[in-house]
Amino acid sequence: MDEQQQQQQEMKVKNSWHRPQIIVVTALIAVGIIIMVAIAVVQHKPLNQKYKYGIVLDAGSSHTSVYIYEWPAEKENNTGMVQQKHSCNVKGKGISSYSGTPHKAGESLKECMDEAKKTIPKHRHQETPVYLGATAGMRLLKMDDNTASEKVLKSVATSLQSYPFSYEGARIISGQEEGAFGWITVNYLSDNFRKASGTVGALDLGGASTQITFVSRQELESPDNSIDFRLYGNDYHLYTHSFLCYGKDQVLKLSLEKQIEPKLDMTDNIILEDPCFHPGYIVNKSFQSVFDSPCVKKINSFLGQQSFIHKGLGDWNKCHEAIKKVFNTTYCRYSRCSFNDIFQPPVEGRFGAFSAYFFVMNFLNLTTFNLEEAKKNLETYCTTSWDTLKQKHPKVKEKYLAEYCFSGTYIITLLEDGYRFTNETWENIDFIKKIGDSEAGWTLGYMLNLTNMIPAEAPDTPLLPYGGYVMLMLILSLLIFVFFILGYIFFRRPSGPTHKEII
Ligand SMILES: O=P(O)(O)OP(=O)(O)OP(=O)(O)OC[C@H]1O[C@@H](n2cnc3c(O)ncnc32)[C@H](O)[C@@H]1O
Ligand SMILES: [Ca+2]
Repeated sequence: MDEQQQQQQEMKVKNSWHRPQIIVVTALIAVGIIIMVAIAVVQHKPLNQKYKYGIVLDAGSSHTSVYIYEWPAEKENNTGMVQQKHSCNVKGKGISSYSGTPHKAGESLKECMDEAKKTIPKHRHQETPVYLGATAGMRLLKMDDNTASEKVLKSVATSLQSYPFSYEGARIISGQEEGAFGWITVNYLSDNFRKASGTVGALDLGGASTQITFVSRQELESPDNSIDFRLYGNDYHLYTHSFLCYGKDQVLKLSLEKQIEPKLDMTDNIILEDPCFHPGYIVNKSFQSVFDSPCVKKINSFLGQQSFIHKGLGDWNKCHEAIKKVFNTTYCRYSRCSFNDIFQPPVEGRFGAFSAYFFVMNFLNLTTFNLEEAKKNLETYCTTSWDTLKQKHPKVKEKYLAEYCFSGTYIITLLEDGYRFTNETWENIDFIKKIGDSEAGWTLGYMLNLTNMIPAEAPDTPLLPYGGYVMLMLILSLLIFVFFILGYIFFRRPSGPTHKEII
């Protein structure tokens, strides 16, 4: 055998890879591994994202909003999954304003509910729950005229039942629920339940009531103000209170009443010089507009006159003093109170302040200032003449524009003299409208609770996220493959003729 032949023979021995059995076995193993990975991946792949929906109507004292929430169908119990998809403001005032014409309350919802029908995919309509919660405006109407409030609720219920969604009820929610669900909303949206990193308190200022809710380490002396939750495996001990009549519209009535009362025996036209309104503001207002609420005493002695002249003075300090008078701090049956004999432990931790807290402080550009600076800036703002303001803000609704000085002063007084925030704790307040795409308010918390979407115990989560799982499977399979090849190379028994045999 010549040298060339010998070399060829040796090459053949070394290239035993070329033997058909080995090629077939290797290919089979490779195909096996690929199939194994493919099956594992397909088996665990999330199905095409399918969404579920829920609708909540916030029937507030000043207006009604319709919120549509959406969440991935297979992740119902994962916190942070539900988001606001759409919102719609119902035209006109709140449903309690239809006490004289209840059928119009239901009709008023039509435009927004038609919008909901368009926003939610048709095949989901039937399973989409719709809830209506009415707040302080309806609580006041119920106090004033129970029959009228029932008629209004019936009217909105009938209207909602005419839609293809799953109607789950229309009711007046309690102040406690309003406070607690607002707290759940802001903490759910900030993912505080899963992180267990501490929670934020919730401050909600509406037109007719206001809520304060926070976790307190102190003993809560009144059971009415205490709520316990177990969420995602953690216990929360909440302080909450809702002050009916302390929303910003009702407090304005209270404050006007306090100023009108001493003038009632005057025979001349009553001119009310109001430090909370701007210099140059002068408007004729009916007594009816002030005294039409159960929050203010029914006074009949003004019957001789129908209206009074409301004249602005623009004096922040006097306005501050006048507003302080709506809080009764002379009596407290507990170790400490906010006002009106309501127990409140000292405020603790950070707070999210939303609805009118945000509308007003944002308009006044006061959201980033400390308490003293906020007071100074507001003082200057209140002295601005009404004409100047109207020229500066031609697009802002006149009713809002006229009231920002009053509302800002009320917010500062409520937080400082009511809830006892100090210069230091003021820094813990964040004025917020939305967290992500979702508005801060009680509606999301209400829906999460009614659909059992926040479990008491944390759900078991897979050890690895989906991406990590796929990567791990791939790497392990490749390793097996590589080890197999290496094993073969190192431990193979030469199968061709040996060197000796050839020689
Ligand atoms: O919670 P309740 O007391 O039932 O009332 P609501 O739900 O209707 O109250 P909102 O938070 O919607 O609004 C609070 C108040 O802020 C007013 N408001 C709304 N938008 C505003 C804006 O842009 N600027 C000033 N005020 C505004 C509104 O008229 C109310 O008096
Ligand atoms: Ca509200």
